Amino acid sequence: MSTILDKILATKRSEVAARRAAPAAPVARGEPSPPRGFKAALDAKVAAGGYGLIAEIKKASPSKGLIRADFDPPAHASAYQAGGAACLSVLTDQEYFQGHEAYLIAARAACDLPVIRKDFMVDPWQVAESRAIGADAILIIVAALDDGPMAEIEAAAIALDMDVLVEVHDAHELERALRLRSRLIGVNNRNLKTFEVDLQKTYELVRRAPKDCTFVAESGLTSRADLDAMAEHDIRCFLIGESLMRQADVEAATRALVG
Ligand SMILES: O=P(O)(O)OC[C@@H](O)[C@@H](O)c1c[nH]c2ccccc12
Repeated sequence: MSTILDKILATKRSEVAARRAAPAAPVARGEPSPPRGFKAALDAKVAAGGYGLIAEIKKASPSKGLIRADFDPPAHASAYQAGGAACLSVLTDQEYFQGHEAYLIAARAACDLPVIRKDFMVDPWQVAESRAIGADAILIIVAALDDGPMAEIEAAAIALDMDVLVEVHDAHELERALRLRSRLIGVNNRNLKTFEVDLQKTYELVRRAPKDCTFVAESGLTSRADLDAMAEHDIRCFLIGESLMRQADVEAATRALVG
């Protein structure tokens, strides 16, 4: 059975092939500003006794459809920063998430936070493109890649001084992730096959991760109580999109979570 992830990856491969063939793609060229430390920003919040929040700029998703009608990346970026987020995540996939590179460029210009490009990496070429639009970090989804290409994509990011968030769903993927160099690991509580969210997954996997890893719980988190429950298990970094994007006052909602 083909899953949503299989579908997204197939679309992404043909998209990348088309972009590579047409270097005049609508991507801002020129010198991007130097990378802002993404993992360092999370670690600094935690060292100061707080939570490291990666706040996501997300217009829509395959499971929820349109999430925010008055979508405004620069306004959301400055609200997230003012509310106490450590980092931003910006969806750039167009086909399934209604994202765009232009949203990342505009969001990053509107704040001082490090930004991860949230997209589906299938080719090291996309890493250079990500840096060219200003991204400070990329996402590697272990379920989407074999070990060889996964290591190549990571190496391309490290060569550009970018951080890599390595996303896993189970113990086997975590083992594969730990053979990479990055020590920034995310557990996606959302099953990409069924879209179901199970926060228990994070609790299970954090016990198997070495202590020197920065560990991020991703998806389905909605309240301060969710974060405090995770903190009992020593998890202090979070990636949150939908529940923040649905609030009228994004800054106040961010502050209520991590302020
Ligand atoms: O909107 P939520 O439930 O707070 O989840 C955010 C983030 O974890 C989710 O958008 C995400 C995690 N990994 C991904 C990979 C691709 C696309 C999206 C994602």
